[in-house]
Amino acid sequence: MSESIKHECGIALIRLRKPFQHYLDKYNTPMYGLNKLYLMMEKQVNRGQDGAGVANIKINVKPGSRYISRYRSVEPQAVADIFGKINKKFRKAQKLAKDTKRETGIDAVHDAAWWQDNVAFTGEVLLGHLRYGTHGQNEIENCHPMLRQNNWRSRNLVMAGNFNMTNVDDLFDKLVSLGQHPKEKVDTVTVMEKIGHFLDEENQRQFGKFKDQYENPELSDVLAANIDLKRVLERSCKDFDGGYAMVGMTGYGASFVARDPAGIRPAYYYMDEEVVVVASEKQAIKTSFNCAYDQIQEITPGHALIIAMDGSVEEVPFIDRIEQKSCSFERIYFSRGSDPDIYRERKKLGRLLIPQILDEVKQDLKHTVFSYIPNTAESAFLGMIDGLEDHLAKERKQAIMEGILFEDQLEELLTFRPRVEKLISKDVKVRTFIASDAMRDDMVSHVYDTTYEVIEKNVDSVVLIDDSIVRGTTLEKSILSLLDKLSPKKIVIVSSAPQIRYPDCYGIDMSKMKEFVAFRAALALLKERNLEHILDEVNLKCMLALENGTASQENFVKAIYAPFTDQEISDKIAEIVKPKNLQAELSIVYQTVENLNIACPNHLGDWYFTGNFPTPGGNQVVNKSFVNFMKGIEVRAY
Ligand SMILES: NC(=O)CC[C@H](N)C(=O)O
Repeated sequence: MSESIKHECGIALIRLRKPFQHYLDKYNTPMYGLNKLYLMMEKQVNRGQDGAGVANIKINVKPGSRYISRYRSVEPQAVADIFGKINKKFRKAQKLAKDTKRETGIDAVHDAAWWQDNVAFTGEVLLGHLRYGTHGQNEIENCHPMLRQNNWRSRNLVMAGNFNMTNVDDLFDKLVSLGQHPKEKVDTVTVMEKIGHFLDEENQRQFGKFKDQYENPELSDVLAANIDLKRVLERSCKDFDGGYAMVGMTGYGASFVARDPAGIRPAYYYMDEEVVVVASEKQAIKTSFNCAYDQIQEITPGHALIIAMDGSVEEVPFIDRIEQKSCSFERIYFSRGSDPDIYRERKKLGRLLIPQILDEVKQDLKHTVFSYIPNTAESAFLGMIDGLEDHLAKERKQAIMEGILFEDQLEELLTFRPRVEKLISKDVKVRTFIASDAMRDDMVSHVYDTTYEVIEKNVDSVVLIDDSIVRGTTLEKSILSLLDKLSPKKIVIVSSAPQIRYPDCYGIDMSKMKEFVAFRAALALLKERNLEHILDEVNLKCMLALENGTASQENFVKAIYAPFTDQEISDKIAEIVKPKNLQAELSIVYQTVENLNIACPNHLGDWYFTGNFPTPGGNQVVNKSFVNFMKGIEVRAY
C-alpha cells in the first residue's frame, strides 16, 4: 500500500511436546524452540511494528526456581533486539556449560536438566507477539505478553493477543464492580484480568474439591491436573464484543488460543509429535516448520485450542458462534501474500477489475501502460495482467471466427501484448530524511522514483494499481504528480480494495472517520447537493442512541453515503486527491464489494467497506466515531 493503514498484531505460540532432552539430542541445540519462535515472529513482522515480546514457561521446576521468563522491546527492530539479548544469554550459558564439564565432569552442554535448571527461556511453552497498538501508546508497558503473577503456579497467567474489543470500557467497569482495583486501563490488561479472575475462581473451585483429599504441598499438581480451561474461557469471554485471537499460558504450562465467534481475527495451528504451534498466518507456520499446507488448520471461530500440561490438544467451543465474517483486509493487504490461497485471491482481485479498467481506457490497449505501486499490490497486478491476456484471447478468437482479417491485421492481433512497465519504484532510504517542515511534501514525493521515456507523451494512458486507498494523501502528495511528469494523457488509479468508508474496531488501527478519503468525498457531495442536513440528522440519531444505550443496534452512518452511487463517490475522491496543477485527466477505479466477496469467498468480513459490522459493538463504534467527528474530537471511538 502506498500509504499504510496501521497494522495490527501477530501471535506465535509453540508447545514442545517431548521432553527438552529430545530437542537437545536431535537438533543439538538448547534453542530449538526459540529458533522456531524467532522465525515465526520474523515471518509476521508485517503485522506489527510498534514492538514485540516473548515469554516462556518451564513446566517442571522445583519451588524456588524461576519458571516464567519474558523480554519485550519497542526498539525499531524489536524482534532482532529481543533475540539478540536471548542469544547473548545462551552464548554465556554455553560457556558456563563447558566450564561445568571441565570442573565437575558433568556433560552440561548435552544435559537438558542442566539447561533448564540454570538458563532462562529453556521452557516447553513459548509465546511471541508483534504489536501494533489499537489501545494505549506505543510503550514497553503496553507490549505483550503481559503477566498476571501469583505464588500459586496455576494462578499465573501470561497473555498476548491480536484483538480489539469494542466494549473494553464496559469490561473495565465490570472488573471494578467485582471489587477489583485495576492498575491500568490498557485493554490487554483488562482482558487478562477478566480471564485471570475466572482462572482464580476455577483454582478456588478445584481447591475446594480436593483440599480434604490431599496435603497442601501436593495440591499444586492436583490443581494443575484438574483446572478446566474451557470453563474458564466460557465464563470470562461471554461478554466480549470484538475480534480476537487471544493466547494465554498458565504458570503450570497449559495454554490456550481463543478465537472470536465471528472468526474476525485469524488463527492457525499445526501439530505433530514434537510440537503444537499456533500463528496468525499460515505462511509463518509453513516456512518455520516446513509442513504441508493441508496440515495447517484454522481454529474454528468461537473455539479455543487448549494444550494441556501434558501436551495433549483439544479444540473446544467456549462461546456461541455467530455468522462468520473473517476480515477481508487480511487477504487484501495484511497477511503475507506468499500464502498460496492469499496469492490466488489477490490475483483474482486484480483480474476482476478488468471490465472497469477497459471502460476507463475506452478499450484502447495500444495506448495504455499498466503498472503498480510496488510491493503489496504486485499480486493484484499480476492478476490484472492475466485478466488482460484473457480479454485479448477472447478478442482474437472473435476476430478469427468472424474471418474478416487481412494478413497484417491478423499479425498485429496475434502479436499484441499488454504494455506492462514498472513506472514507480520505492526508494526506501529517502524516508529517513523526511523533515517536519515546509520541505516535507517535496521530500515525500521523492520516496518514489519514476521511470521516464516509456510513455508516449499526451497519447498514452497509465493504469496504476494499488491495494487500497485510505486517506488519499500519498496519491495527492506524491504519486499523481510523479506520474504526471511522464505526461500521460490520462491516469487511472485502481484500488484492489473497495472504498474504505467506515472505521475498524477489531484490531486494525483505523478508527477515525475524518481520515477516510471516501468519507471526505461523501461530505463534499452532501455539501454540493445541499444535503448537509443529513449530517445533523445522523448526528442526532447517533447521540440519542448512544445516550439511551441502543447505539449497537444500527449503523446510522450508512445514511451519509446512501444518496450517492459508488461511482459518484469515486469521482469525488478523484477530485479531492487531484493536485492543482495536474495536466493529465484522472479517474479512480475501486473494486466492487461483490467482486471482493467473489475473490475472497471465505473472508466475507467487509464492514469497513459496507458498514455491516459483524458484532453489535461495531455499530456502537461507528456511531460514536461519527459523533466524535461532528464534535471535532480526534480520538479512537472505542
Ligand atoms: N492490533 C492489535 O491486535 C492490538 C492488540 C491490543 N488491542 C493492543 O493495543 O495492544
